[in-house]
Order: sequence, then C-alpha cells, then structure tokens
Amino acid sequence: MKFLDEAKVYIRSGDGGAGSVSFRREKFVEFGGPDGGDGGRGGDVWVEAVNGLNTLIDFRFQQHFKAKVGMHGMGRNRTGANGDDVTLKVPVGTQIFEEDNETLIIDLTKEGQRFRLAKGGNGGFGNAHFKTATNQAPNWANPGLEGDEKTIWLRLKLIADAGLVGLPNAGKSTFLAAVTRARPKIANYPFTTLHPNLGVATIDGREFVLADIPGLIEGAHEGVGIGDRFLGHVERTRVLLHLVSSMEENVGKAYKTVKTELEAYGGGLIDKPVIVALSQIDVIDEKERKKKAKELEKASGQKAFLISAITGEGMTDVLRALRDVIIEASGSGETALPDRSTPIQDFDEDDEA
Ligand SMILES: Nc1nc2c(ncn2[C@@H]2O[C@H](COP(=O)(O)OP(=O)(O)OP(=O)(O)O)[C@@H](O)[C@H]2O)c(=O)[nH]1
Ligand SMILES: [Mg+2]
Repeated sequence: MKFLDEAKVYIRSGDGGAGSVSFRREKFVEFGGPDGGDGGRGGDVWVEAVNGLNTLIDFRFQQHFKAKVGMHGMGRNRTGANGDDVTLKVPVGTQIFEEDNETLIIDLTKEGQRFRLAKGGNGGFGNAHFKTATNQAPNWANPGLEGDEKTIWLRLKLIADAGLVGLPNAGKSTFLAAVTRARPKIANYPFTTLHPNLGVATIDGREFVLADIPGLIEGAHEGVGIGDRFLGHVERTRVLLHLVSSMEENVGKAYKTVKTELEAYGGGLIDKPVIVALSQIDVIDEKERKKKAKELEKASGQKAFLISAITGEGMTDVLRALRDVIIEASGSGETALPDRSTPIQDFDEDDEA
C-alpha cells in the first residue's frame, strides 16, 4: 500500500572548492613562496522538524535539494568561501528512509530536531600546504572532495495523543474545532477533510494533541473513498475516539464498518484503546438517544458516550476519558505536546566543520 503522505526527494551536498596554486609576487622578490589558499567546504543537506506543518505536500513540487558548492581557494592564502547548507523543513513526525523506502535513516519526532543527511565535500588544500624543506615551490594543489548525492523518501506519521476516526460526516472535524483552536473545514458532505488536522485540547488544566483525519468508508482498505492511507497518521496515537453519528439509521453497522477498516489496515490500530461516542445527539430526542446508545454499546461491547459538539453536551466527559487513557498509556503522563523548550538536537557527532 502506498502511503499518501510520502515524497521522494533527491538531495546533493556541495562539492568542496579546489585548492589554489599560486606564488607570492612581491617587488624585488623574484620567486616568492607558494601562497595558494584552500578551497571552501561544500554545503551540507540537513533536515529539520518544524511545527505548523502537517503534510508533505510541498515536497511533491520541489523534489531536488542541492547545497551550494565551496568556492575555490585563491592566491595570497585566501580560502574559498564555504557553500551554503540547504535544510528541508518537514513536519514533526516525518521519517526519512533510504532509497529502498525501507531502511530508516531518522525519525524526527521533536520540534527543532535536526539531522545531517549529506555532508558537503571538504575543500582541497592549496599549494601553500605542500611546501616542504626539499620543495619550496610545490606547483600542485588538491581538488575539492565531491559532495554526496542520494535519493531519499520522506514519510509522515503525525505525532498526536488521540486520533479521531469514523465515517464521513460523523462530526470529527466539528469535534476538533469545538475542543481546540484548530479550524478544520467542516461541511455536510462526505470527505470534507482531505488532509489531517491537529489541535491541542485542554481538560482540567491538562493538554493533549488531537488528530482529525478524513472519514473511512467500507472498502477503504481497498482504496474506496479516499482510502485508509491517512490512518498512518493515527498509528502513533495512544487512543482513538471513534465517532458514530446519531443520524445513522443503523449505528451498530456504522460502527462495524469502521472497525473492519481499522482491522484491515493493521499497523496495530486494532490493539489501541478506543473510546466510542454517539455524536450529534442534539438532532435526536431522548428516546432515540437511549435506543441508539444501546445499539452502539451492543455492537462495540463497551460504553458509548453521548455527545454533541454543537451544544457541548457530554464533551467534558469524553475529553476526561481520553485524557485518562492517555495518562495511563504513557505512564509518565507525558503527551505529544510540542515542547518549545527542546534545544536543537544534532545527532551527528562528528561534525568537525
Ligand atoms: N447538529 C449537529 N451537527 C453536527 C454536529 N457535529 C457535526 N455536525 C454537522 O455534521 C456535518 C459534518 O461534520 P464534519 O465535522 O465536517 O464531519 P467529519 O466527520 O469531519 O466529516 P469528513 O471530514 O467528511 O469525514 C456538518 O454539517 C456539521 O455541521 C453536532 O454535534 N450536532
Ligand atoms: Mg472532517
């Protein structure tokens, strides 16, 4: 299965500049010594995780990233300028793979995390370096080393604590908008949501990250609708919130359709804790609520919360339930909140430049 939020990118670090062959020219000195400077270092290619991005769509339009080459050395011992680095800015949660799309290079899970994907070539030594007791006038210099080039894959699996799943129109985006500051597109037609949205929910003074993804329909794992490709974005959550609309004629069937797709997707989704809620309850009366809640509990074998993102009914209870599972599942109570105090992490220790 091809994961939607994936991009193939060609990267190339800069070649080092060549060393220079040059001899001093001074008044009254006929044969000055060698003074050829070194070439500059080629630029590196880096990747950096940033907040505020939630897709890799930009990488489909720009697929080549090349750092600048180092400048050549010059006479009078002038070193060539280093080539500028180039940095791919990717959403937090992006994994970088080798060209085989299987071998993981790095998983960027924290804001500000940086990793060097390709190191620029070193500049060559100028002839001034090669002066020895027996050779006062070397007439050669080193060329710069070549940069590295390779093709890599970027794959995004968002980092969130809770993920919203359900059929189209179940009210997932409305839920996200009601409990966070995210402003996803909401409308009464299926597949309004075409890319994942993230928001930070607060309950009893604690915060957690909630992800909203496109709706699933029967056959999603075979590509029906917009398929199950976005389920990768809830793979890393600790809990799923499965919304079933009160407008569904048969809520048990609606529940099972989505459950079947979660199962078919794999990725450990079916083993995640799930909270089930009957959504949009403001559109039905008390009697209908009781009946549908019972049907849903029967189908799911667990408690069904009754909620309305419009009137706010039941919302606090379901948020508390999510928070409790997140705390329990994480042990420490740590959440996927963007930690703005995280220092820039540089995983490459041998950077001598
Ligand atoms: N009355 C009522 N309407 C709701 C509620 N929640 C959502 N809606 C409406 O239901 C429709 C679908 O809501 P969305 O939030 O876009 O549904 P979704 O699950 O994100 O849908 P997709 O993105 O297509 O999968 C919109 O017209 C919403 O205004 C609710 O609690 N009460
Ligand atoms: Mg939506």
